[in-house]
Amino acid sequence: MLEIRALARRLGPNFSLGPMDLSIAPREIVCLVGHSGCGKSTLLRLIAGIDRPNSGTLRLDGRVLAGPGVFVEPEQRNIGFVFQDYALFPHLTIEQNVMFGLRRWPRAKAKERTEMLLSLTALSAMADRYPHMLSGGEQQRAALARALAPEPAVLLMDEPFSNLDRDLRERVRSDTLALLRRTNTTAVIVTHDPEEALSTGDRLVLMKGGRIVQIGTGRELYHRPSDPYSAEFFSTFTRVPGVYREGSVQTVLGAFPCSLDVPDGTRAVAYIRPQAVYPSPVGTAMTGRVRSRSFRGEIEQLELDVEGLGTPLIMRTTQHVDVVEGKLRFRIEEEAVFTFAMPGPGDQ
Ligand SMILES: Nc1ncnc2c1ncn2[C@@H]1O[C@H](COP(=O)(O)OP(=O)(O)OP(=O)(O)O)[C@@H](O)[C@H]1O
Repeated sequence: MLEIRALARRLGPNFSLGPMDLSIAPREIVCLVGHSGCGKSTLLRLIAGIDRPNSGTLRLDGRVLAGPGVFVEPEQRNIGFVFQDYALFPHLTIEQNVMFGLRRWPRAKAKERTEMLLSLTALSAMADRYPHMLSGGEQQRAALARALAPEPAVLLMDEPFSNLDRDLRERVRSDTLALLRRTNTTAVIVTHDPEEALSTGDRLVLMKGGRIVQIGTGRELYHRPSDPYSAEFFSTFTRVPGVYREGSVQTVLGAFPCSLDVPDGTRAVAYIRPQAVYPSPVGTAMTGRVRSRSFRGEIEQLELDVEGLGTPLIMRTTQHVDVVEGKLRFRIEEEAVFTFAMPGPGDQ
């Protein structure tokens, strides 16, 4: 329904977005995620029509919104926008804010829709208040109600939860998602928070330097990262250098079976998630010297010095940890280790 084809935008001498392709299906909630400056807001602005692409095409339900010789103004796009700071009109009441986008609707219908949205966002009792008389969470809901009022085909949200306290954020997020589902809204939500992205969208679009690195569900990106950047964006890892040979990456912590599309002898790295390291007091386990240990309630994190490994191996476990004379025996769950080739100039 929302189709982005070879869309590109240059901004100054140091940044360019795309060219990129992305399709968003009706009722889908997509999360754009990436570190600050990767181009998330730029992409959102191009979709909204606040900015113009240098090339490429943007279509909504088959209609070209931006493309060679075509540019549809933002107010003609039927696309809603929730800004990071909510941008509510300070001199209008909450009800007037929500009704603002319905100026051309018949009055009775506009009033009915406003009441419905105020009720859905639990703001009916605050309809006559002004924005400054609302808490941050209430203002966020008012901004959401205002953006949804004109029945946009797509709703864009730029860091919509980042101004909220940590405790409140989770609740507002799940309420927002429930409302988007209930109103069958197609939404594109920007965040720089990995955990928020994993728990928010049907699909995530991970961006870096104006490009898309990987698209997939939260589980796909977390469990099958396509490259080191994807892996490290969502998780902590210990990086263990090695060499790819005979179908495995061979390291000081053992050989991790994999199939990399590089010749034998190529340098590679095994990414070991802390949860993949677990205590194993018996058998042929490896031994590490405990460098630090911190109990965090549900889990305990340890850093282990292992002979031949330049960096400490991080372990997170829910199990009882038996440290004997400063040493711990451990194993690594092979399936939870990711391997990537790191070809350098000296490799064949
Ligand atoms: N008008 C402009 N002129 C020149 N460069 C710009 C302009 N607007 C943005 N940029 C640059 O484009 C890059 C992408 O900016 P953008 O705001 O899209 O990133 P972002 O991923 O949304 O970051 P954040 O999470 O910090 O909001 C940044 O390097 C920024 O400095």
